[in-house]
Order: sequence, then C-alpha cells, then structure tokens
Amino acid sequence: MRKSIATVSVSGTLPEKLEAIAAAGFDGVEIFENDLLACPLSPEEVRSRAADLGLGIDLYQPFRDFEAVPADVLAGNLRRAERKFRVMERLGADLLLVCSNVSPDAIGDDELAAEQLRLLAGRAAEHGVRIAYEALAWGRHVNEYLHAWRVVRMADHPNLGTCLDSFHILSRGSDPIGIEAIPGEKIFFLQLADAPLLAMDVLQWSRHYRCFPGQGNFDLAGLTASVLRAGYAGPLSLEVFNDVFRQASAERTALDGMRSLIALEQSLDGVRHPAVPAGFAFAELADTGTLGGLLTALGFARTGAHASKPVELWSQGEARLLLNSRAQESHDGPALVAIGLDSPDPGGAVKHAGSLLSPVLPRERAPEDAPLDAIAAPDGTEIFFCDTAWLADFGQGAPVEGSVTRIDHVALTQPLHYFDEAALFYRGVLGLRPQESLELPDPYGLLRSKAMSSPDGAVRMVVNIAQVGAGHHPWQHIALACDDVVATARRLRAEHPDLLLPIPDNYYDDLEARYEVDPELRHLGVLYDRDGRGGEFLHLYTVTAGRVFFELVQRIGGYQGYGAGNAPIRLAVQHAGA
Ligand SMILES: O=C(O)c1ccc(O)c(O)c1
Ligand SMILES: [Mg+2]
Repeated sequence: MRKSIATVSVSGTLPEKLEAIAAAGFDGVEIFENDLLACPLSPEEVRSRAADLGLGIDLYQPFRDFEAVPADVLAGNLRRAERKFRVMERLGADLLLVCSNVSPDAIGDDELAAEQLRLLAGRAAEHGVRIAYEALAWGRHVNEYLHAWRVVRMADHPNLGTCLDSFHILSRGSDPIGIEAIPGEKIFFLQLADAPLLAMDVLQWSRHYRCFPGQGNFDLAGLTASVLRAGYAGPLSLEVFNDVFRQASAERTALDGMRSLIALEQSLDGVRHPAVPAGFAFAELADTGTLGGLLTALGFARTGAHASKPVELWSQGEARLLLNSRAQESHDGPALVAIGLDSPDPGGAVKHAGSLLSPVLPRERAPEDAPLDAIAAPDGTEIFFCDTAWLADFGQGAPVEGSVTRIDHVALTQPLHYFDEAALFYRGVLGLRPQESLELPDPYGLLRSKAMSSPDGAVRMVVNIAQVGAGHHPWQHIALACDDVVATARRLRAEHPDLLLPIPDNYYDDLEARYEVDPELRHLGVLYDRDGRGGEFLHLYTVTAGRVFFELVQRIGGYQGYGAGNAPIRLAVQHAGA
C-alpha cells in the first residue's frame, strides 16, 4: 500500500523533513500547514522539492473550525477556504483535511454542518480539490467518527468524504467495526497513530503522546483491517504529534515510522513472526581483565577462548559471558557490547529483522568460525541470532555448576529519543511482548524503564532511559538467575564483601514493616519483592565495573517482575558510590 506521513511527525524545517521522509522510502506526505507557513520556500518550490524527492503531496492540513457556524461567520470561513484552495493549487495538492469545529460558537446542528460542508465541497470542486472531514476527539459537537460520517453522508457531495484518524477513534474507546459500514470510496484518507494508555485529557494526550503503530497500546492492525474491508484504497499515513520525536533525528524517526508501517502490513498480511528466541546464548562484554575477579567470585570459570579472536568464554550453568578485549578499544571500562540469543531459526530471524529495516551488521569472520549474524539494537548493542555452533569456536571446556543457572534478563540504557523505537524493535524484530513500563525516581532525575519478555519468559530485556538529571550514568546490567540467592549472598558476604552493593538499613526498616521477611536479608544486603499473587523475588547487586554491574535474581512462585520498587534504592546507592 502507499505509505505517507504527516510532516508534523518528524523534526526540522520543511525541506529537512521532506529529505528525511523521502530517505526513509515514503511515497507521500501530508503537509502540515504550520510547516509551510514557517518555510521561506514558495508553494511551487515545495512542490518541486517534493517531486524531486519522489514524494507526492497526499494531503494539506488542517483547516479548522469551518462548519456549523452562524451565517456571518460562514462568509469569512469560505473566504479563508478560497485562499487555501489557491495555496493547494500551487502546491499541487488536491485533498484538504477539515477537522471538526472545536469553537464554543459552533452550533450543534448536523443539518447545518452538512449544508455548509456541501457548500465548501462545491467551492473545492471548482479548484479540483476534495475535502476530507475528520472528527477530532475533542470536537465541540462532532467528536465521533460515525458522527462525522453521518454529516458527510447527509451533505452528499462527490468532493466530500471522511478522514479516519485511529487516535481520535481509539482514544474515545469507539468500536472501529462501524468503519466497515462506510463505503470505501467515501473514506478519503486514513491517518494512523498509536498511543500509550494514559489517564489524561484527550487533547493533551493527542498533541504530546502519540506514537507510531506498535509503540503504544491501541490495536492498529484491527482498525486498519476494518478500513481495508470497507474498501479503502488510499495511503496508510502516519500522523504523530510527539514531544520526543520533535527533538529527535528526523532521519531516524522517519525510518522508524516506515518500520512501523511495514510491521503493520506484515500483521495484516498474516506474516508470521519467526520463532521467538528460546533463551540467552551469551552476553558479551568489552573487558581487559577487570571482570575476571568479580566473575570468579560469582562462581564463573573461564571455560574457553576463541580460536582466532581475543575473546574468552566464562560460564556457569547455562549462563555464558564473553569477555572481549578487542572491543575494549572503543570503551572506557567494562561495557556490554553484544547479546546472543538462542534462535530456533537464525536465518529466518535475520531475514525478518532485515524486512523491518534492521540489516545484518558487517563483521570480520575467519573462514573456520561458525557463521553468526548480528543486527543492531537501538542503543547500538549487537544482537546475535545463534544456534549452538558458535560454542565450538571456543573449544570444549568442562561445564561449571554453581548456584547461577542462566541469564535471567539484560538491562540496557539508552537515550530518551529512541525509547519508542526500542519498544517497536524488541516487539517487531525479536518478538518480545511489552510488560511493565515505569518511571522511577533517581536522586538526580527520573528513570524511565520498559520491560519486554518472550512469551515463556526465557528472554527478558529491560530498556532504561537516563532521562534527565545531572548524574547521567548509562549503566547496563546482566541479571543472573540463581537457585539460592540467600546462600550465595552468605558466601559472598563472607568472602568478598566489597563486591556487594551496600543497601541502607532504612530500606530494611521499611521492608520489615511491609512484610515478615527473614531478618538475615538485612545482614546480607538481599532485596525483596512480592507480587499480588504471592510470587516472591530475591535479588542482589554487585558493585559497578565500568558501565556494568551484575544482579543475582531468584524468582519464586511465578514472580514475573523485576523488583522495580527496589530500583530507586539501588540507583541512590550507585550514585553515592559513582
Ligand atoms: O491536534 C490537532 O489539532 C489536530 C489537527 C489535525 C489532525 O488531523 C489531528 O488529528 C489533530
Ligand atoms: Mg488527524
């Protein structure tokens, strides 16, 4: 299908927006009026700039507060419209979006609205322009898509149709099934935006928090399927008002918008996601000898070395860590650089990632090395799709058994600008499902966090944003599943007390007030959480080395979370020690 995007969705000046939108492969744009007003180029120049870039101008918008007005206001509104029709002729645009009147002076009379829109459509026809009437969720009288359609039907003019906007429909909780009763040729345009579920005024929600399909909580695929069943054949057009996107790189935002539409099309076409990863194969860290002591204390042993690269394999149970000293050249201290995922179909996973604009990264590989392809996560971490062949490159070390059994989750920190991108990446590319999203206090700011998990919980990723504040530490961590955190804590406390993050007594005073927990937790520095169904979580943090620290976690009774309530305590202690 034809793919378009409103210029308001990306940052920059109008020419910059057009460049970025074209580079991402869109077919057309909606020119948002303010972008044109602020642009020194004439409409003719914008038209030829867009044409040179291969972009059609699919819509000009918005035209506000037109219909259902007193007669004296109507004359002024028609005059205003005439001027816009002339601008559109110069732009080479033939579709104008008219959004429902929000003025307190608008009259709640559908026949009047229809009559005036019919008049407008007649004038538009003289200029070769068509009108797409959209119900804003906060319209004074018309704020439901079916209401806008009733007015359009009543007006009954060939140059008047409706514009459907997923945000306005789904934010009001309207059932999109009613779309299927609208004749497809009367749906002149379809705007797509997702959004997180937020309990707030709908206008603020729309103007600041819209996001691309797949990044929020609305069922965009279901709505789009209804629009297509109605017979709509126009573009899928993204219209996103988002405070973060306005500040981010236009190129990157536009590309992410394209990724969201490709993913949407795939779900409409019934393209199945290749098998989701079955577990973590490894986590790879840049390190030159700093982490060996810490890992040994945690019960890991060096069980292999790469045949041709300066990379060591450290393992315990099914937890495997690679220490790569060459990668250290581009980092100050230890840093997480790659994650290997056990993939039932590595080739299929890489191909699927490519279809979602996450291409295979170029890599050096010796002829005898196992073939292994990686793609880049939004924060730059490499993600490898593995079968078991890669292990042979490290020789066959004896397995090491200890209390650590495997990697439970990996937490990455990345810039705010790519938070929504990350949600779409982990969902679309890796097939993980969104879990909890949180905003956690940090002594110097706020930490936003989103957890994603494979359906069976074997792969869990946490994406953190160091959002604001002075002490900006882009920490990353690897959480290791452990059979018995308390026993391990006893041993570490006795043998390596300096490696454990000290937890304040005040935390335990509060914890013991809330739950009857073993007083030993306080002495060991083990943190605790409990969910609503009686599931329990015991966890423990090491001190930080470079950008990285480790967590030992024990899930009891089906606990699915991450001890998020304890994260502010950890952050405060880490800041104090940093
Ligand atoms: O927020 C607005 O005013 C606005 C304008 C035009 C649109 O298409 C829309 O969905 C919202
Ligand atoms: Mg809209």
